[in-house]
Amino acid sequence: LGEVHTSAVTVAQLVEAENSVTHALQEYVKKEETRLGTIKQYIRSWQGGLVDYVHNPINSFHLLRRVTKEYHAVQESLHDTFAEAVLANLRVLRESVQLPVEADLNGAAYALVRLQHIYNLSIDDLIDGHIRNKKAIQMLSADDCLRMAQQSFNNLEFELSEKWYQKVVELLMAEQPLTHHVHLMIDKLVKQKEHRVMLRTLVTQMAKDSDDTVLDQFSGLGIPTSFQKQIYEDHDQEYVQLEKLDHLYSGLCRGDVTQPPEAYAGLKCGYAYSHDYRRLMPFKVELRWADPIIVVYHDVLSEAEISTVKHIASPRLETTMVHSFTTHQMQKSLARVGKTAWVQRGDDTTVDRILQRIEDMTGLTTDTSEDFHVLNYGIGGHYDAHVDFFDLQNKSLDKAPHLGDRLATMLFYLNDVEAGGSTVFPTLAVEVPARQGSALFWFNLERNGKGDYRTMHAACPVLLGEKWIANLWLHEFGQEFRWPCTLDPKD
Ligand SMILES: O=C(O)CCC(=O)C(=O)O
Ligand SMILES: [Fe+2]
Repeated sequence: LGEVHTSAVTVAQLVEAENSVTHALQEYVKKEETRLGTIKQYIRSWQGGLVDYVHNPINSFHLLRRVTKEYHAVQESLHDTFAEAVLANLRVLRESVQLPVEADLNGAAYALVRLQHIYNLSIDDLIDGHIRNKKAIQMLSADDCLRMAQQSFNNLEFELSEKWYQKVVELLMAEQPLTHHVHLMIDKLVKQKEHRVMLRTLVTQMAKDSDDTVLDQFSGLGIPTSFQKQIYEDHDQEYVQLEKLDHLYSGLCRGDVTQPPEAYAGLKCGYAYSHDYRRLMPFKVELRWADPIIVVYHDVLSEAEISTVKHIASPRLETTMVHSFTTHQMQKSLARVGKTAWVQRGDDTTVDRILQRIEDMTGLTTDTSEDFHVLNYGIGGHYDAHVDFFDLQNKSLDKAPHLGDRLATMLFYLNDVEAGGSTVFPTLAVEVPARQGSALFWFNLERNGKGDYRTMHAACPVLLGEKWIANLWLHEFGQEFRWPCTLDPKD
């Protein structure tokens, strides 16, 4: 898995480095042009047999000057290429940033395919470089499309992959002139289709035959729903469930699925006064769901606070890992594409102030919470549907999370996302747009401490722009009097 394409911060650093690289090359070209100018001038000024160099003393003088002094300059310029120095310079410039590798290019290609899928983008628009009202600097070539096709195939997105292969063939056929080489390529791609179909059948069958522990892993690894649906096609219940989830997730991300108006009945916006001084400056709260409680606080972080948090987090950003329930290890995953950093109490007074604010907002203690988990999502950055709790009552973890399960999540949005990037709760059909300074809060556990699977949520892929969030997971311990539990299994 590449580590550059996943985060807007790393890509921005790459842009800066590439600016310097291009500038250095420009300087190099200027020097080379001067150098070649000397040689060209030497060639141009030679008139050979047309001139009497032998009997005319001035011409004779010119000749001697030419073969001594001027030739010397040419010789110098043949020796003195600047390429070595430039190369060394470029190496330094490029080493100053984290360089993308092939895997990043593939990751970026797959991100495009995912965006195409979730946001219903047409292949032709993508090839032309159109996303919403934005135009890319270049169209996609047949070669680029081939990468999309191969990447989607590798990522088990078989149907989309075939569409891209089809496009590659179309683009190649339209090439003028249609060379022998291109003909061969088209033939090869068409013949390969059979193999692809075979491979696809084989892989699907293998997955169908594997046991549950393997299949369980799928949820955390970003295996596309289309593939999961194929595996479960004989299991009505799972199939319908997946189909529904997929439909709701992408529908909510696109804004095609919204809550029916009656779902809003009884939900309201208002001002919350938890502390006396908050009467002067109450929190703007919007209740988005009543059971389980999901609320959005508007304008709870200032621009200065946000910039401090980003400033602390930026140098600490690392490729996101997810916890695998099967191997109990942290692993890279296509299910969550972004970079994360931890920011803790004491890093800055701003952090402490925000923690205090969370206590004022929720009435819960942050003494037992985890550190702030800051996430920066880049191209296609997203997080597949998941729950935040560990479900301690049902799953035994080798290392039980300290201080109980994750009772509640407070998610701050640190910037506006140009397009995409909402947080969605598919089973409740709740979609919360990323708005700078607002915070999304919900309880992950039922009152009796059981994990509430209705809180399953996902981060829609970022379509345009980037996305920054800071999460705080509040744990059960310490909340006994603030959020008392019940022993009623139904509660
Ligand atoms: O980015 C989002 O909107 C959701 C992130 C999330 O669910 C998480 O980090 O657990
Ligand atoms: Fe989450």
